[in-house]
Amino acid sequence: MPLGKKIAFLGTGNMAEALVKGLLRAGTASREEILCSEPRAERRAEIQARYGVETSGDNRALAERADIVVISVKPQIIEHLLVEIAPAIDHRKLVISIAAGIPILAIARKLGAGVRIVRVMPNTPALVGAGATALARGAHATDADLEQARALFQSVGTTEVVEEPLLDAVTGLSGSGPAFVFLAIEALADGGVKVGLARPVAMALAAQTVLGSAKLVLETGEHPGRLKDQVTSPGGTAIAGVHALEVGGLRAALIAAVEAATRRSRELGEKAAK
Ligand SMILES: NC(=O)C1=CN([C@@H]2O[C@H](COP(=O)(O)OP(=O)(O)OC[C@H]3O[C@@H](n4cnc5c(N)ncnc54)[C@H](O)[C@@H]3O)[C@@H](O)[C@H]2O)C=CC1
Ligand SMILES: O=C(O)[C@@H]1CCC=N1
Repeated sequence: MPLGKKIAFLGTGNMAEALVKGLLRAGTASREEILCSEPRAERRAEIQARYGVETSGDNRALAERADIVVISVKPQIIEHLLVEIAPAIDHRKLVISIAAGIPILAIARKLGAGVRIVRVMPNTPALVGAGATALARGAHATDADLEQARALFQSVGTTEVVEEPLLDAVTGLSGSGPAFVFLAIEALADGGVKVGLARPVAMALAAQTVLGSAKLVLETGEHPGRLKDQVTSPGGTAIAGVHALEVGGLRAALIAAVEAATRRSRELGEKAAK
């Protein structure tokens, strides 16, 4: 459903592009309603050519014209950006930050009292309408603001509302998780190649196996352990592979990956709070 709002993305890198493409694909915003700021001229040209949206190198000018301002620069440069756009932001605009680790308070401190902020952690599968996003509301954001932000991200995947302190954990799991899963898909395909499959066949089978297994979990609501039991016949092939994964420490490695990414998100936040 169209939101009917002008949305400015400040910083048009990987994540902003995933959202722009996803929003256009879903019809949540039209080309005329999306504004993208980006300092690199070649990147502006690329975004303009791909999506037909307006691009500019002027963060403040785009923020002034938008109803919803999405802060999508790297956490390391957010402070500079906030100082730059502060004069263009007042309580009439909704500010959505997708920056990993950066607390709402640190943003509010730079943008001014009373600013309506929703902090969000999306992920790149939003590009194909299969994102997983969690949102947390700032003190001055209204229920309607949260709903509007939620509608925006719901149009490119699923959404969960959490308390702000849990967003670091979300960043560790679903924000960073696609990287872990891509590694797994690549490795599964490597396994296929090792046992004789052509690379394109191995890649297609590996990716579809991950997609299908995730769908089975979501659509049946079954515990993944039970679904795993359905694949492992006594003395069969799957249990031989599962044993190899347990010896290799797959579970511990995945738990440690989520924990390490969560820790890093907290570190980024602590730096911003100083
Ligand atoms: N990539 C991902 O999977 C996810 C990223 N995020 C968050 O999204 C934000 C952006 O991440 P990515 O898109 O991966 O990074 P990126 O590096 O691809 O994009 C950042 C963009 O900001 C531009 N930029 C640099 N200085 C700027 C300035 N002063 N004003 C405006 N734009 C400027 C860069 O040229 C670049 O195109 C980060 O805060 C990250 O934590 C959140 C969820 C997932
Ligand atoms: O690596 C990062 O900082 C971003 C945040 C979540 C996923 N990628």
